[in-house]
Amino acid sequence: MNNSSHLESLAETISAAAKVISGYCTLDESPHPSLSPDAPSVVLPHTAPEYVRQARQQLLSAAKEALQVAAEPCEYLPMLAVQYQYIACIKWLAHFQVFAAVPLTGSVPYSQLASICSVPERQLKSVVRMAITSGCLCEPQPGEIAHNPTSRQFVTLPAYLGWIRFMTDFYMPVSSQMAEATEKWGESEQPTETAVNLAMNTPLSAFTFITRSREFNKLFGGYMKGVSASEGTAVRHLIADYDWAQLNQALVVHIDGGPGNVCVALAEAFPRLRFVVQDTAEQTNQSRSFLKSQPEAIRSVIEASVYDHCSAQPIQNANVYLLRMVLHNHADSNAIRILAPLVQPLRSNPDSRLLIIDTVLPEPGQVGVLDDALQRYRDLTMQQVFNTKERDLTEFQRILDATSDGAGRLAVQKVRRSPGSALSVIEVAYESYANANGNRNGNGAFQEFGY
Ligand SMILES: C[S@@+](CC[C@H](N)C(=O)[O-])C[C@H]1O[C@@H](n2cnc3c(N)ncnc32)[C@H](O)[C@@H]1O
Repeated sequence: MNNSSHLESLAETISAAAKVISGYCTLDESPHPSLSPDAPSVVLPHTAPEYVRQARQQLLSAAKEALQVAAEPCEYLPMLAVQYQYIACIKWLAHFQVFAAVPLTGSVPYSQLASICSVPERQLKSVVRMAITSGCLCEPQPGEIAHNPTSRQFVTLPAYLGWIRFMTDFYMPVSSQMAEATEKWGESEQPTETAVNLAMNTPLSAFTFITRSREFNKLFGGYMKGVSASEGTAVRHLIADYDWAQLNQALVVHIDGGPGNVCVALAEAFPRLRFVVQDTAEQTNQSRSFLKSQPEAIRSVIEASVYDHCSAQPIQNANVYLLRMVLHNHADSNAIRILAPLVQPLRSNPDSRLLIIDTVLPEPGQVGVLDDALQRYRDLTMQQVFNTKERDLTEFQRILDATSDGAGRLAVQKVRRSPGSALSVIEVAYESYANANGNRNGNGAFQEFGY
């Protein structure tokens, strides 16, 4: 395929997807997507049908790729420079509380905004006009600044400000030390030999460094709240990506599941399920207080208990074991130690399942470029901060295989990911070698949906 036809095919994808989205908005009598001040806070509600949400994902990736195909090679670096300036601008705007000073409705002149925020008007204008080109804030008439849906979220969901601070004050300096860390420590899996050690000038692991630093601990708390509020890790994807309804009165064990918010969401959606949230002693205390604040119907079906994830699993008869956003925190050797205690319960109950909910890195070309980039940024972050990684399916199957008890193994049955979710649900069961029909490489038994 030559480049011109590829560009045309990308443009056709964009056009077809835009028609699907517009058609849905017209039928639903909801506003069409826009960045204007009065646009709603979401482009599509999460109740929109899956094919419409998929069309939006296709449009985003095709538009990004079209931009790359149409750009001259010599435009690559200036376009890259735009990206780091965007981050610098968002940091500046958050630092001087500009988002909070712009009225939620209507607009404010630059001069007035500069005086409220005590910043030089010329600098404010440069920063805001650059941020506008990223899709954040708008200038409905020359000289007047107003919120749009993107900037408004930094006021209505203040947790996102924590995310901005943690990104600019921690992740940015850390990522800029990636080459130096590789130079110094190569392929180390040690948590104390990372870009964090160089960027923050500390001998501690990132986890200990953040916990001991008053400033970063506070920022990290804000960042985590922002991440939990974001679409990519919303618990509703876990509800959609597994057939919970068929479980009826089943027992679900959430390993490393504190404070219990995931089980609360599942209990609200499926009142007949029962849950145990396992975590460290300290986190379990916090989980118990969190659960006390829940209505009786919810707290009566969820129990919190202390469990070290590498020791023998005390609950052998659960129908589902959940490991959500856990394995990516651990290098292979530790991840295998966390999986090993699940072999016995899954072997003794062939219907029971382990659900691993984590990023699954796509094969090159398997998903659109935007989706691909969003998954790979998570992988790089894990490497730079913890010397761990996100895994592709072959890597997941490799650590599952390493727990084999000789008679069988933990094998991937299915993988599912809703449009917009950053996390896949990998369904795992014990498969005896005698019944495995020769499918011992783990690559034929599953299907991946979504984007
Ligand atoms: C990234 S969080 C997991 C997120 C959570 N599963 C969810 O779905 O939102 C990691 C969790 O692992 C717990 N943890 C850390 N070390 C542990 C251990 N040795 N045994 C059990 N839990 C542990 C932490 O207390 C924390 O709650």
